[in-house]
Amino acid sequence: MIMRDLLMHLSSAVGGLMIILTLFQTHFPPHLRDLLEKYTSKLVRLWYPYIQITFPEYTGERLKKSDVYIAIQSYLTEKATTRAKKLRADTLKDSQSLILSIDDNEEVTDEFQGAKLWWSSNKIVPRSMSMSFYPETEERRFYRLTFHKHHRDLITGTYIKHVMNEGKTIALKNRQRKLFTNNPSNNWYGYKSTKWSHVVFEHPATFDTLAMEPKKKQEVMSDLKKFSEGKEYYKKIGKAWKRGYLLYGPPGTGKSTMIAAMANFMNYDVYDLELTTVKDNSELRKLLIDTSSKSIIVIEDIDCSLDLTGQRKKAKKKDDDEDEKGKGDPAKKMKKEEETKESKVTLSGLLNFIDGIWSACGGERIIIFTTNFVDKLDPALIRRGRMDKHIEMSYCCFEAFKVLANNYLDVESHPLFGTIEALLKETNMTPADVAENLMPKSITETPDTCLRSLIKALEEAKEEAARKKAEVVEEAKKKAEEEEEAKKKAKAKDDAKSIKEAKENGVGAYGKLEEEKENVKENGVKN
Ligand SMILES: Nc1ncnc2c1ncn2[C@@H]1O[C@H](COP(=O)(O)OP(=O)(O)OP(=O)(O)O)[C@@H](O)[C@H]1O
Repeated sequence: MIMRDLLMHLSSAVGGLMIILTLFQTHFPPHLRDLLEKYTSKLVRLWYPYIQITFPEYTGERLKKSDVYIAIQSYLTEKATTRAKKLRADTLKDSQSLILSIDDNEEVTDEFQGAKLWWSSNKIVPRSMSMSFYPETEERRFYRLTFHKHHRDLITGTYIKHVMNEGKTIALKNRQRKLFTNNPSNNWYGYKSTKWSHVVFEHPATFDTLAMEPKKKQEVMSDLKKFSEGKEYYKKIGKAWKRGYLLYGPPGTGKSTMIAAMANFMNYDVYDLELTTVKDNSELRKLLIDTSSKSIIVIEDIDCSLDLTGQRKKAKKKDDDEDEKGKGDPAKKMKKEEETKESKVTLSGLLNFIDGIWSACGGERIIIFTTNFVDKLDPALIRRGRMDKHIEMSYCCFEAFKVLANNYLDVESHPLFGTIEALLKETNMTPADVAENLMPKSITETPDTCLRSLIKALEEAKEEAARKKAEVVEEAKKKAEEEEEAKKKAKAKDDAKSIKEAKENGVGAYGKLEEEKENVKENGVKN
């Protein structure tokens, strides 16, 4: 009975409230309504112990999605998946996976250092819909964070920073990584101009599939990890957060594969810089400044890209000569200026960039040079500090072979491994060649046949190497004999020449002796 009365009172109260609300909405002028709402919320705030922060989806002119909103969206993805009842499925720009976020008017709770917080997703639909080419931008979405006023300092000081960092890390992990290549400078201007073109980076190489001596591999991985966690350290020592690697070794030893494995390990984009298409140092500077943080900048085959080794010295020598010869000659001066304009990227340009501007633009960046001929490079380019770590990619060792056998044949051990180990010690074969021999060529091939074909290839390579070595020895012997012969001939020639000279000059012991002989012959007496 009491319950029924209560319900009746409640329903009549709600009914009355509805009528008041309708009257209020229809008969009150909008400015009075806004005023009333303002004072009501002021009144509520007097006893309401919670603080709210809103994070709108768009900033400024609503052209750019707010980075903060994106970070929160990523941060809330995990919480939404496990806790929210209404979810929204979306793909973020550059993301490789589906993002699940909390749906409109849905709320999820979070906890941080003992404080409880509530996140809700909301949207405002404008009262009057205006005509627009972009109707979706009419809705204004925002996240709202609610927390008790006791936690004001904790939330505004630490928690929001934590959400941003976590969100950015999640977004970076989920993003679709890119492989950039530089465009020639005539593509840099005009409509849709870009310095770099990109494709999705989807190289499958990882450190697990990279064939390399395990200790060396571990060393590289630890170095990269230390670098990625070194933001504060680099700041403390006053150095730009960058690291240079030089990968060197014969073709087919896995330099490019290593770069892909590094990019996957670090979750970085890759900028493949083709130096031969870069007109000059100033273009190089513009290109490199246009790279983003968390990226690897690669210059492959640096020795072939440019005459980096000699250009600096040659240029200097040429400058000196020109200065000497053409002092004050306007024609020469003009020619020189023209040449300078046409000149390509120089070693000093590259060095200046590595040491100077790049350091100033900060950010988490790795630069990698690769070369097949490390001895050809100018020491200035690869000195420590510029190229912090030199990694030799060498011929296939047994440990590296085991990785390849596992990758290509799913074989971890086999009776033929012993033979292969012995042959690898005696032969230089690149991982690329080993991999090629291990790859089954038809469905009838088994691991056993593949391993046998590798053994055959190794034996052939060993014979070939022995033949080449014998040829080299023979060649060296022949050369030594020829040199000996040439020396002997030269000596005999020198001797004959000295005798002739002595005779002509009539001086010296020989001359005197010959004179005496003549006297004896003529006078029959010795002087
Ligand atoms: N160390 C390795 N681990 C795994 N696979 C490798 C390795 N080295 C070579 N390969 C295989 O050989 C192919 C060629 O190797 P890669 O291009 O990485 O060699 P490289 O040293 O960069 O050669 P180049 O100097 O000619 O550019 C790769 O696609 C890969 O399949």
